[in-house]
Amino acid sequence: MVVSSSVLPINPSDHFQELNKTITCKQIHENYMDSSIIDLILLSDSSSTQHEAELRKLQSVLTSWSSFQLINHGLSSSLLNQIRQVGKEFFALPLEVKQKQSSTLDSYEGYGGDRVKNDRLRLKVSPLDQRNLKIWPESLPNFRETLEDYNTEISRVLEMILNAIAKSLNIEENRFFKTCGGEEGINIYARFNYYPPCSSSSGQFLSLEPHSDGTILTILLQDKQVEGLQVEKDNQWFKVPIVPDALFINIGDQLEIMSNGILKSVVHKVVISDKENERTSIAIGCVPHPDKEIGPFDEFIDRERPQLYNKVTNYFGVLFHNKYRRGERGITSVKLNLERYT
Ligand SMILES: O=C(O)CCC(=O)C(=O)O
Ligand SMILES: [Fe+2]
Repeated sequence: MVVSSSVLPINPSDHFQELNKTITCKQIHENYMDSSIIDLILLSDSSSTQHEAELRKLQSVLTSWSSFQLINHGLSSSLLNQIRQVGKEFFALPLEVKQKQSSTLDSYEGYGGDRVKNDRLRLKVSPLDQRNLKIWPESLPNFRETLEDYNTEISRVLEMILNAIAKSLNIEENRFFKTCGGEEGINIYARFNYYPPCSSSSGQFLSLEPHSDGTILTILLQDKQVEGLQVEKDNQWFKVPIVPDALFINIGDQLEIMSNGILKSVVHKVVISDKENERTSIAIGCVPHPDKEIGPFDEFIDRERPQLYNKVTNYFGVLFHNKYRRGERGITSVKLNLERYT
């Protein structure tokens, strides 16, 4: 079923017409990315004999792909199915009901779509007292409870992953988590995505333009059946396979900044070729508290590797979105001009 949608506050064709000025990828590559499966139990259990090896694997996968498939994360299949289900139920609502959740130009939250390419609903889920419950769909009985449960589980996973990444980079375990505001301070946004089946005669449709996320990292639950996500590596595109019940984790711009470029945010896009089935996904964007200053950690700066990024505050709310609206990458405005290192 194809769902009609509201008018996007920003014209999508303007939105991305300059995109290729900053995001270029020379070759279409139909290969899948390597199996980069990371096991959260092994990562977090330091008494396991495989713990060190899993940390090394994490480091290597992050260096090559800036993203990975997380298994053994502790979220039950039934919770994953429920969150997918409430997302699908939302997009199936009549347009005028969805529009009650409409996003406005001055707000990142709400419902928006561009009729042809994709629909999305963005909601701030954490901190709890900043939920804008007025725009949480109220006609769907399980929506709120399911998103709350999902958020609780995702927050747990977020802390564990950030700690494991810190450990894999040989810095204090809770360094990223604490710097970004910790449990009370880190902001969590849910973005429900809907992609209609491909109606293009070319057999493929670019449904979400290439971008990197302005987050620390993003935790994505892919559709169970319909693939479409692709990541860029070495100027080529690679398809992201569907790994049942895995969460796909990708590095966002703010981890690139904090790691002084040792980690890189990944450019990704969605290409739909399925002509019959819609695709949905749920992306959880994890963002530092807007008052926290984010900059390259001292641990990653030395004579060989000088500071490569400016310090920023509220990067997600201001710099990233100003650039994103114009189809450009926010990270370019934070990079210091030291070309040979970046
Ligand atoms: O739908 C997907 O697979 C990717 C979504 C995405 O990149 C995003 O919401 O930022
Ligand atoms: Fe994204």
